[in-house]
Amino acid sequence: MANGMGELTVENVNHSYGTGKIKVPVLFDINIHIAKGEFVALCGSSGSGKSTLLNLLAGLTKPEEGKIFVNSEEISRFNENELCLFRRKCMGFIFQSYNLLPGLTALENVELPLIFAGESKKKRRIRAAEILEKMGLEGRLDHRPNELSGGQQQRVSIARALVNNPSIVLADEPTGNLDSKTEQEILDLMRQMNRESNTTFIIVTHEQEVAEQSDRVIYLQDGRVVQRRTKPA
Ligand SMILES: Nc1ncnc2c1ncn2[C@@H]1O[C@H](COP(=O)(O)OP(=O)(O)OP(=O)(O)O)[C@@H](O)[C@H]1O
Repeated sequence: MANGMGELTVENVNHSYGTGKIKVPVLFDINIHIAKGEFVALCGSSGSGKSTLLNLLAGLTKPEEGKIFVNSEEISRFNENELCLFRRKCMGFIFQSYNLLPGLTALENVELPLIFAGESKKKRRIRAAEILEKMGLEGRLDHRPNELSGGQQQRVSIARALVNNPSIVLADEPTGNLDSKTEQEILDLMRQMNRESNTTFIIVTHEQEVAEQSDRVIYLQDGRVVQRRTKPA
């Protein structure tokens, strides 16, 4: 299976936790293809396997059976080192609890992926400031996370996820901690970035609004994909 940049394919994946007699099967016969630039919501009730699937796509968990292709690579065959490099280069992550480093400013938090990528200090500063400005945070560059609202912290974390121009962004309940107005602002921002850069977004969410405004919803129920809704044109 040859994928292009920004594409993901899950092929015949089954996954269980544990071993031997206490094995808990969690995902069954998952087959999914996500095209470059798609904005996809991954939905389903609690315990249906969403986070497990997201972790598999991120290469944080290896599937017990089956293959996962991201860009043109079969990441399910990668070792830890290859996965780490691949994630840094090709993926951005957004979390419900923002996961910003509390001792660093907004600018420094966004610079982190560029430090790992070996960018010079000058280039890092310019690029991080530029993307934070795009997120509407031009006056907040030197603020630490505890000096920012939840919505502002999530903007910083979106900037951090996108600063390296990843081909794919994986988000786990990115609006779960936000009020509905801020949720819409964050959703608009993610969609704007998705359109502008054609970055693929895969978002685990319980929020109906996020699902409704996605290109496609993949529903999981008891570890199986039960329905794929494509929005009418
Ligand atoms: N590390 C683990 N070891 C054993 N079982 C696990 C582990 N992680 C998850 N599970 C089980 O796998 C199933 C799927 O969990 P998962 O977290 O993927 O669901 P989810 O749809 O993301 O749920 P939620 O919406 O509540 O976050 C659950 O039954 C859970 O108890």
